[in-house]
Amino acid sequence: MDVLVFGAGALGSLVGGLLAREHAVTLVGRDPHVGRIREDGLRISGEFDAHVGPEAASEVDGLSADLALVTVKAYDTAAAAAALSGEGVDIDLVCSLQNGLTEGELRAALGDRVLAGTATYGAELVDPGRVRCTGVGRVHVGELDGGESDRAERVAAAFREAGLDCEADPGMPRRRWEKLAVNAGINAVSALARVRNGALAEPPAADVAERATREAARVARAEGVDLTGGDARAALRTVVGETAGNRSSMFQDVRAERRTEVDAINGAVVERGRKHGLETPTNRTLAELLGAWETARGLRPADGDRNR
Ligand SMILES: NC(=O)C1=CN([C@@H]2O[C@H](COP(=O)(O)OP(=O)(O)OC[C@H]3O[C@@H](n4cnc5c(N)ncnc54)[C@H](OP(=O)(O)O)[C@@H]3O)[C@@H](O)[C@H]2O)C=CC1
Ligand SMILES: CC(C)(CO)C(=O)C(=O)O
Repeated sequence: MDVLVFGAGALGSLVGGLLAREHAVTLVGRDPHVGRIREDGLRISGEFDAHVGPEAASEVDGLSADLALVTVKAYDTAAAAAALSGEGVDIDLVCSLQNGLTEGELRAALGDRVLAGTATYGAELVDPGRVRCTGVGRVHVGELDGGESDRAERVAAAFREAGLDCEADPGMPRRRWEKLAVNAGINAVSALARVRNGALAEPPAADVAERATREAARVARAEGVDLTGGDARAALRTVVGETAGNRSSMFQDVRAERRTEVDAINGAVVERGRKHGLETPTNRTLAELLGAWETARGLRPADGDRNR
């Protein structure tokens, strides 16, 4: 399979690099990472030890692929959608592995070529040309609206050929919402309280996290997804326990003074809830507080547009 990875940062370089062991892969990212990969290949350390030689580029013009994986941060989704739907690029299928609800934006630009995806691998970019796998997880792919899918099965088989743990899932709407509900509970709370995930097992942080997760599950049900508040809270407790020693990605972003994905996680819960006439006060407060911090640090686009 010819695979293009749009957004060769931590996750994109890890997944793309592992896929390059078996498939023709082009990583689309930024210099100096892209330049180093061209000169010396990509080194993968941590849970894997590999040195691979994918193609690397800074632009998509002139590229074609059977599958494009979208691995930019959620706030860069509009740019990814615009690039991948441009005239100079020829892509059959697109699959996001991002956190947050981004597929709608991709589908608006790219139509029914878009599959939903989730990834629970852990990745860190350590240096240009070097990525570390900090946790072996699993990738799930499937149709945005759910259901059996030959094309998702083909993608999952291609991932497995390259040694990645990957399944096609006919229940992606529920899987996406459960992941969103867990991220809505953990990420912003841990970032604002400056605590590792394990601290969310105890009150009062656990209560705030559970309220955010329960609100997300209520919105999911309004969207027609079969996710009970009890199931979502059980998933939250499981992930808090399994990742107790982790700093969530949002806590890491705040520590590094980087923009966060709060709009695509807690903000998305608020926006979708509003469409159904549902109040989501905990998610709204979390999104507003992190938004205020991002604004004060000059991390948001000046015009206030959520997508830069
Ligand atoms: N890292 C992880 O372990 C996991 C991450 N995820 C999700 O995956 C997504 C990506 O996360 P992560 O890999 O950590 O993020 P990174 O910031 O490391 O990677 C994104 C990369 O895309 C680049 N990029 C953005 N826009 C463009 C563009 N127009 N052209 C070329 N390159 C571009 C960024 O460059 P620049 O920074 O210069 O803009 C950056 O290098 C997020 O949604 C995250 O939540 C999910 C599971 C695990
Ligand atoms: C599962 C969890 C909360 C692990 O830290 C995560 O996805 C993140 O940090 O973004």
